[in-house]
Amino acid sequence: MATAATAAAVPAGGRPYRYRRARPRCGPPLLHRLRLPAAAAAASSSPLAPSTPAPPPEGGGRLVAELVGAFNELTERMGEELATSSSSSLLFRALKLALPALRDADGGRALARALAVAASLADLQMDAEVISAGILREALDAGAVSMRDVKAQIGISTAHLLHESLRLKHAPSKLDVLDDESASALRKFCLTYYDIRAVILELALKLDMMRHLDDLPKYLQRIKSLEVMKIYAPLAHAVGAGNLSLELEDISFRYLFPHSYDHVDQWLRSQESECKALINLYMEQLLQTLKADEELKRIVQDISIQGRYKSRFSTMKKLVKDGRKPEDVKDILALRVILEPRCDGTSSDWGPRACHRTHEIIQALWKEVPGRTKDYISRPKENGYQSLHVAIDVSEPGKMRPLMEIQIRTKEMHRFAVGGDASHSLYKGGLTDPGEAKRLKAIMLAAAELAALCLRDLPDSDRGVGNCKNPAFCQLDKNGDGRISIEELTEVMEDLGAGGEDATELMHLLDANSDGSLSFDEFESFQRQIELMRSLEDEDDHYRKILKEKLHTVDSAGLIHVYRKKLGDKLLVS
Ligand SMILES: Nc1nc2c(ncn2[C@@H]2O[C@H](COP(=O)(O)OP(=O)(O)OP(=O)(O)O)[C@@H](O)[C@H]2O)c(=O)[nH]1
Ligand SMILES: Nc1ncnc2c1ncn2[C@@H]1O[C@H](COP(=O)(O)OP(=O)(O)OP(=O)(O)O)[C@@H](O)[C@H]1O
Ligand SMILES: [Ca+2]
Ligand SMILES: [Ca+2]
Repeated sequence: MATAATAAAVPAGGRPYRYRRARPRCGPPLLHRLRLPAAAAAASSSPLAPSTPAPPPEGGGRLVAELVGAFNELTERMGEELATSSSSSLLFRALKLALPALRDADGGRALARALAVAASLADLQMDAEVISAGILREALDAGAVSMRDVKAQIGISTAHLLHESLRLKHAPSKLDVLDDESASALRKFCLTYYDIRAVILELALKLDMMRHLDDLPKYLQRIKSLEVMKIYAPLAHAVGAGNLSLELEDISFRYLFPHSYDHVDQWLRSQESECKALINLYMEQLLQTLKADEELKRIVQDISIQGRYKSRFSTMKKLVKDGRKPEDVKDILALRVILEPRCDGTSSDWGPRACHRTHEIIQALWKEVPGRTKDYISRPKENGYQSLHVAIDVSEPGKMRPLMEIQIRTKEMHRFAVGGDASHSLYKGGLTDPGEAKRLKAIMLAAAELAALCLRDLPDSDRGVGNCKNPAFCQLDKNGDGRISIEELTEVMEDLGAGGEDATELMHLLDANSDGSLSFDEFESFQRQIELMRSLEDEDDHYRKILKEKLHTVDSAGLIHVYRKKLGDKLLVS
């Protein structure tokens, strides 16, 4: 077998955006700060005892550090294919416009929100125009920039996307009652009359809003959750943004049905880390066993395995659908094997044969639950869906566990299950007409292709992405002479609303050989410093979450209550 793809990690959700709020513009002047040695980037291996780096630059320098940090993170998330130099330039301009406009809005939270939305969009592999619109929408909402600024400084097509997303924002107000029928009509309307990329932008904004719903009054929490459950989560399914739709559903489920949510959440949470670890383990074990099989080696050229732990809302739906018991839900843990048959054309049934051989290997490896197997390969569903489903009992003596579903299919069958007549958008997104799903897909592809065309690099451009080892450096080195001059640094500072003095200070701090400009290496050590700072902030966040959970456990274990009760008894007695 030539290749064997690696198994996807669990959970499948996106990385959290690691942007932190800017510090206030104060503190000692930049020149008085210590220079950070490049070696400090290789921080101490003990997370609680990091080496003591120099404090980050303040004022305009801090803004440049934030600009470069955010830019690097977003282009990294976008991946090489999307981060062309035209895309980089667009994103850099959007960040330059948004950063100073947003850093003081809503106590710095507006900027954090804008960057989190941009990160979700980059994870969804949206192009730079959509990501830039995501950053700027927050600035527009805050009144910190105008549509005219966007048109002039960023471009007409980003302005168009923003205009569409603002129209969409108000779409639910067209309905008097949010019943199933009108919600379905509105979803259809959104998909037919709005730019599909604006729909995705709106979905990312909704996800961010839902993640911060605690900040809103209770009645608004419910209204927003209902809108999301009825309109936006199915819309996300319909446009194929699977992870986004699952998170949207789970959060709205929590606010709409808090008691039911608690039950499901407690049950899933109590075994979540163990099950996720098992999923990862089984994925690896199965992949190795399949790769070692002689028959599969002969007929299959690639194998990949995906894994997932079921979401709260999807579990609840299964439980209430036909009153089944939790132990009868067969896909709490789930694997999906995707096989690519060799294409030397000798046999047309290598695909089905490979799936059935995989089934035999699984039967030898684990305990299949009798009577729960569905062979949609031998007998495809009416909509054409093909896949072989098995339920596996992963319990051990004295240790009951939920069932694990394994779906086995070829790459072609998978493509059909994701995008064809049996597509997930039909299966989950509430679209009932296969033609409609196809049209939607065509619109999405056309929009993406058009954007890709606009953002492509010109072939004669010597600053194309292939020639740019470091996109952030290339954005700052405007004349492309391989150095960032004081004029170039001043220009970006001025765009960010800081003065030339700050540029001189930053240059002094970073210009290690004092030749008055920043070389590639000098800039890279600045970037390492930024990375180090961001990773420390990440760790702080991580520890804060662990501590919050630990301290909460103490509370729910009753210690605090016992103490209070004792105190209460004492007070009663005295
Ligand atoms: N894309 C797509 N996926 C499907 C379709 N039908 C089934 N699936 C997938 O296969 C899984 C299991 O489907 P079945 O084996 O038919 O099971 P079921 O009858 O729905 O039974 P339960 O999962 O126990 O409710 C579903 O949860 C989906 O992940 C389809 O038409 N399209
Ligand atoms: N066996 C599986 N292995 C890996 N991923 C799966 C598996 N089954 C479903 N998924 C994926 O997990 C996500 C959510 O699945 P979920 O269980 O909520 O829905 P579903 O399986 O599509 O439908 P149903 O509600 O009928 O179970 C979807 O992206 C789906 O493609
Ligand atoms: Ca230069
Ligand atoms: Ca220098």
